[in-house]
Amino acid sequence: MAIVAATAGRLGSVSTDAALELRGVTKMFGALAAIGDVTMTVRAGERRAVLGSNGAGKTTLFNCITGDFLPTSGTIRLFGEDVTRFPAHERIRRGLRRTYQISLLLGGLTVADNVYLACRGVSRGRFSLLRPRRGDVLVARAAELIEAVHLTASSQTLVSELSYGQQRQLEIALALAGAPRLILFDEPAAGLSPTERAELVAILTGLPPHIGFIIIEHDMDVALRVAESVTMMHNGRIFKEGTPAEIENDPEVQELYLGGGHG
Ligand SMILES: Nc1ncnc2c1ncn2[C@@H]1O[C@H](COP(=O)(O)OP(=O)(O)OP(=O)(O)O)[C@@H](O)[C@H]1O
Repeated sequence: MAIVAATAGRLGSVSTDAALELRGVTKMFGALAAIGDVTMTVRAGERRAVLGSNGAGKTTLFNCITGDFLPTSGTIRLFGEDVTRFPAHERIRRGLRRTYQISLLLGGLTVADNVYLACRGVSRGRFSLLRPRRGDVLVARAAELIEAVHLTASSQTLVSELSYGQQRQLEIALALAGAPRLILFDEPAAGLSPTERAELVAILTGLPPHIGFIIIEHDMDVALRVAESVTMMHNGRIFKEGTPAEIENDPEVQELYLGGGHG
């Protein structure tokens, strides 16, 4: 597998401030530790891949970070603040976003309308009906986000008429609404053609440098191209951390994951 860490050169320029700090995070379902004693730090602006075979605990990890699940024990800090017990919307307010494996798009609206509504939903003026100047700002902002995900030519297309790959691109635009500082991408390449995967890689590597992300991705080629660091999970625990090159060349990782047909 020929993999190039396209973003590796950014490592030196990334801020050392922590965007996310997990300390001893465990989530039990009955007797099962879906994740156990997970400790990890993601710096502001960092792009991290979380890899692991089915059932490794990746989605549970995301759910704990977003506030969809409360951890059974451990602490979660977001941009220096302890958010362990905060509801999801309080984490969104602090700049956390997430995409899902399932689509949450409004199929009967255009691309532009979907992104505009997302911008409006996170803007402070959302309860004010008469704010035309504010509205203009949001229209312009929506156009910027549509451009960032390479959908400008489809701006007036109904979402239901977009290809599957374009719908996934639109989901990224929705995650960019507001002022995200850390985005969790849940298998964004799932179901995409090779051409659409290349487009996805270009979009993710082209995001503004202050926006960090964590990506769960079964497609190793995509994950290792867009990430500058990798956390490998196994049975709910962190198994390895390293650069894409270190992970790709690690014999234990190859034995456990790459050689096991999970990629
Ligand atoms: N709501 C739940 N109730 C009970 N068990 C759960 C729940 N969610 C996850 N689990 C279990 O926790 C473990 C980790 O699941 P999780 O979905 O986090 O793994 P994953 O790495 O995201 O897997 P996949 O790649 O298949 O999405 C699995 O054994 C799963 O069955």
